[in-house]
Amino acid sequence: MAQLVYVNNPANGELIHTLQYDSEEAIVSKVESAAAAFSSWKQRSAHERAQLLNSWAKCIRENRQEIGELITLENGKPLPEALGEVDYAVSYIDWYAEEAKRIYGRTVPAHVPNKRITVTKEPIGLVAAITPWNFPAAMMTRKAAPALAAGCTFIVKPAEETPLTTIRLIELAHSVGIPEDALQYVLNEGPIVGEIFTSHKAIRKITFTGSTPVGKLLMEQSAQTVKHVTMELGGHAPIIVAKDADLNVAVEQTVTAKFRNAGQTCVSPNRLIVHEEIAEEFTKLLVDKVQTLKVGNGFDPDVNVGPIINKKGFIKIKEQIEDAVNRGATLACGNGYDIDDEKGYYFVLPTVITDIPLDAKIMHEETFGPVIPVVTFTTLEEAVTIANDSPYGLAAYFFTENYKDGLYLSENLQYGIIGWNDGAPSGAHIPFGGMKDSGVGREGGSEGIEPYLETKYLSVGV
Ligand SMILES: NC(=O)c1ccc[n+]([C@@H]2O[C@H](COP(=O)([O-])OP(=O)(O)OC[C@H]3O[C@@H](n4cnc5c(N)ncnc54)[C@H](O)[C@@H]3O)[C@@H](O)[C@H]2O)c1
Ligand SMILES: O=C[C@H](O)CS(=O)(=O)O
Repeated sequence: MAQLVYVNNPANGELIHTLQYDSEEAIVSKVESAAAAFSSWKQRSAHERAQLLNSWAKCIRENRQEIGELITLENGKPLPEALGEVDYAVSYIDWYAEEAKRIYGRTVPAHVPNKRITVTKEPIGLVAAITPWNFPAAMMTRKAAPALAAGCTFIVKPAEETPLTTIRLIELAHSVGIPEDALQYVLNEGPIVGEIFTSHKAIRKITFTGSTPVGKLLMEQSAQTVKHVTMELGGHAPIIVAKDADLNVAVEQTVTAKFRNAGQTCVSPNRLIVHEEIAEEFTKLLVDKVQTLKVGNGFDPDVNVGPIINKKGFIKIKEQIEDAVNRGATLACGNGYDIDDEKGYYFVLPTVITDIPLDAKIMHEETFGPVIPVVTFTTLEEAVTIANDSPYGLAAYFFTENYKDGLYLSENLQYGIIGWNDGAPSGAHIPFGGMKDSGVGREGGSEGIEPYLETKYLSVGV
């Protein structure tokens, strides 16, 4: 009897839907049908693939409200954010529908007169993806769109917490003519699917978005069949607020970046590093703004911050707060929970922590919640040292009006994404990704289709 997966609403613990896991045999069968579909899908012209992607984007837009509500139901984020995620997810399809038509080769001047050399780009083959729950739409299309645009076929395992959005998006893709075998999903637990995906020879690439420990495991497992990998992993973003920063902009952008998705984003600020001379003024402005945020069910139009996805995530946040307090930190605001273990929902009040030592857990472990610690600095060099003291290198932010200081910071922060007076730097047209333990590869931008292509050259003797 196949195992059932229960999809619950994280805002109240209520059962939304019951799905049946695929058996391991069924997963292998789906992998093999997706591999078999590769030869016909790659034969489609780039313009036909682009047209199908544009039809998919149009269809998603026509169903924007339904998909947004599905995201809020299974992820918990406020509906306006969920609708924004639908728009963000579609923007990747829009972008790669165009990039499909710009996969260029080139000729290379021969080193001897009797040769002609051309370089071409070919689709890599069947791509297998594993995605997280925090952006169930965008993290899937950010992979499926470039893969299909390049001529690859694609199979994805969504997170157990949020399968419904991915299923619905793929149903819409099939409804506009993207072949069912070319774009598929499988349902089962991560370790089971990961083992099959990383070991099956028909899969040429693994693309993963999720935690760093799982990413490292998938990289190890993929080595046995020499698969290409793209890894979009954990983060621990610092925000540096310089002495000359526009404090209103800094507070506004910090709140935007920090409390989006209840802080459950990979680019969410995890540390505020503020110049000592403006720290008191900045922190007061920040606390005043944070205390206006309303926590609750994402369908409530007044709610700004939804629930934590599950008990595991809640416990990690609570432990980080308790560790900070045990080390003498001050809770400037927040530090409240609304939980019901029996029903299965977990809310954390937006929390600002001050007087915190640099070796506190929250200063080094990804929080993935609506909590932020504030530490101070004297010189920019000290701020950069604190900011770079992390195994992660995904996103970093800073606020200064000084051109030279901004250049210094942008050139010395070891992060793949830098926001300068900008708390929302992401976009489909920009290469998103990190350094160090934050992963390998980029998604979005012109760079984002390269991981789905093999480079080949032809040398002709004439
Ligand atoms: N860099 C990015 O773009 C990005 C985006 C979103 C989330 N994330 C990161 O993801 C993490 C939060 O998401 P999460 O808690 O769902 O991460 P997670 O790693 O626990 O799960 C992500 C996906 O991996 C699957 N999985 C879990 N264990 C697995 C295994 N052993 N083998 C194969 N698959 C497995 C899960 O089922 C899920 O589908 C955070 O660290 C966050 O920073 C990164
Ligand atoms: O959490 C991960 C997302 O990639 C963040 S963003 O919406 O792309 O900025």
